[in-house]
Amino acid sequence: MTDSRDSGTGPRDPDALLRRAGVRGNPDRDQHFLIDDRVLDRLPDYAAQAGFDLSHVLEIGPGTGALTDRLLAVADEVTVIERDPDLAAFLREEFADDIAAGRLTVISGDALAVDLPDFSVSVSNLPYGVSSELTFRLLPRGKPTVLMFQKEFAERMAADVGTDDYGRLSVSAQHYADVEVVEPVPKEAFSPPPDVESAVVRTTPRDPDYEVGDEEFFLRFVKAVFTQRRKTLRNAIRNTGHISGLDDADAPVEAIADGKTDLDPDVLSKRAGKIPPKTFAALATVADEYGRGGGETE
Ligand SMILES: C[S@@+](CC[C@H](N)C(=O)[O-])C[C@H]1O[C@@H](n2cnc3c(N)ncnc32)[C@H](O)[C@@H]1O
Repeated sequence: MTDSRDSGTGPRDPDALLRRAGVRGNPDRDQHFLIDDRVLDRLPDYAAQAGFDLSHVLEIGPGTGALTDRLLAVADEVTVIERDPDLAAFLREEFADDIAAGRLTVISGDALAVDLPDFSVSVSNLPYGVSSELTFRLLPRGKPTVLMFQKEFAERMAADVGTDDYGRLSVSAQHYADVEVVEPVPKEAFSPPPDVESAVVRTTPRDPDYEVGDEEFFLRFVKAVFTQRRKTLRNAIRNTGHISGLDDADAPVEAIADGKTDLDPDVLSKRAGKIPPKTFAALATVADEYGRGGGETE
């Protein structure tokens, strides 16, 4: 096995890992490797500082293992999922001791397709091309995460109601967790540098302060209404029944307008960007009740 530590102590040098792996990073494969030691060192810290359970860390897209190395220093156990078979083979060689000790498992495959282990926290520098799909594979598990995203995506995830960035992504992510942008990361921190700026997001799972009967419908309803974010809710709900899955998209609007629900009829003249998640939940409940499959329409 290759000398595990480049200077005898301390974490592996990310540039040396790249050299040993003999890779450059292929942007077409979502490969932008972190080479800034300070950012690499801080990623596990964001999990530790929040008191997250580090017994089993899941890392998606480990690349050449610079972050994996730092995670092994703080976690009892680490599982990584890497799609590139050459990188997975490199990791198996580079981290043979940790694998032999039962502390590291390398899964070779697509993180969107393979079974996820029973992890306690995920700390990952995600492949940006599938970051949304991966996030919504992780968040419903109810475990905390520290994840690197495109900055714009990170800001939309964490956005508060009424701000320009607030949208479907904010409501959907914040349905599962408190979301905070903890650090902007410049392009130069990566090799090769991506076209966009990045940011680290920490999510802390919690139950929402509202009830939704049918979570899948709620998320679909939010998605549908935000496709028409410049329209009033009255029109947005009516126009997007085919996306949200309403049989009768007029019925819930009429029920609200006629004061048959607990919602203030004024809500219909607002735009989606001004509607807090709790009100979305109430709207989805009414839409479900009046607009789907033989509800209480008159
Ligand atoms: C942004 S790089 C991060 C590499 C490493 N964690 C680092 O920080 O240097 C993303 C990694 O995810 C891998 N990858 C891309 N798509 C993937 C997928 N669907 N499932 C698992 N890994 C994937 C790429 O091969 C690459 O190694």
